[in-house]
Amino acid sequence: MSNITVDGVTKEFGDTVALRDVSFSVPEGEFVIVLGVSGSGKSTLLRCMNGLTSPTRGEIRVDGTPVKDPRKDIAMIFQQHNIIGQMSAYSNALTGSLSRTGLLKSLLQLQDTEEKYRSLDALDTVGLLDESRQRARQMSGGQQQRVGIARALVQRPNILLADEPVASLDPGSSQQVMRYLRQAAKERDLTAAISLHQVNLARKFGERFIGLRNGELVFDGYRDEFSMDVIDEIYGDIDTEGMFEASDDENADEQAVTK
Ligand SMILES: Nc1ncnc2c1ncn2[C@@H]1O[C@H](COP(=O)(O)OP(=O)(O)OP(=O)(O)O)[C@@H](O)[C@H]1O
Repeated sequence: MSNITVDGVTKEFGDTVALRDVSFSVPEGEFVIVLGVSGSGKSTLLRCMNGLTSPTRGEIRVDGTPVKDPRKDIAMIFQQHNIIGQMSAYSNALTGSLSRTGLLKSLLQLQDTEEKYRSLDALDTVGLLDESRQRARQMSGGQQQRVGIARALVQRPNILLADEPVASLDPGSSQQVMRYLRQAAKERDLTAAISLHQVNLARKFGERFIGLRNGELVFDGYRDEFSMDVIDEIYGDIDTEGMFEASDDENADEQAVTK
C-alpha cells in the first residue's frame, strides 16, 4: 500500500496554467474521484501523479519519494484502452508483466507460470475469466476497458490511476467498469485516483472527492460534504438536475460489491 502527496503543484503550458498550486494527500487504500469540467486540469493532474508530466512548480511524492518518471508501482488506465484487438483478453492482460519479463520474452509469451496465473487472476477480478480466450476486438467497449484494468493489475501496482476510464461507454457499461475498478482497488489494497465527468457515477462510487476548476482545487472532501453547493462550485452553472439519481437495484448491487 502507498500514500500520495500532491504538494503545491503548478503546471504551465506556455501561457496556459493547467494546474495552479494544487495540494492534497491521499492516504493508503483510499479511492478518490477527481472531478471538473473539460479543461479543468484533471488529465494534467493524473499525468503529473504518474510521472508522465513534470510539474512546473511543486512536487508529487509517493511514500515520501518524489515522482520523477513513470514507475512500475503506479499503473495508469486511459480512456482509450490501448489494448491489442488481435490478441486474446488473456494475452493483453499478460502484457502488464512487460516491465518484469522484458520485451522479447513477453512477445514470445515466455512469461513464467506465476505471471500467467496473475493474468488469469486479474481477469477473474474484472469478471472476464470465462472470456479470457476471446479476441479483444470481439469484446464490447466496457469489456475491453475491463481487460485494460486487468492489464494494469498484472503490473502489480500499489497505486491505480485512471483518466476518464468510462468517457466513451454507455451508462450501463460505465457503471460496471466503475464497479470492477472499485472492487479491484479494494481487494488489492490499492490507492486509487480516478477522473470522471459524470457526477452521478462519482457520487455512487467515490469515497473522497477532489474538485478542480480552472486548474485550482475548489473542493477536497468526503461523501457527506459532497453537496449540491459543492457541485455548483466545481461545475459552475451547468444543469445538475437528476445527477444524483440511482435506482434501489443499483444501490443494492453496489453495496454487494463493496462489502
Ligand atoms: N500538452 C499540452 N499543451 C498545451 N496545453 C495543454 C496540454 N495539456 C493540457 N493543456 C491545457 O491545460 C488545460 C487543462 O487540460 P486537461 O487536459 O488537464 O483538462 P481536463 O480536465 O483533463 O480536460 P478533459 O476532461 O477535456 O480531458 C487545458 O486548457 C488544456 O488545453
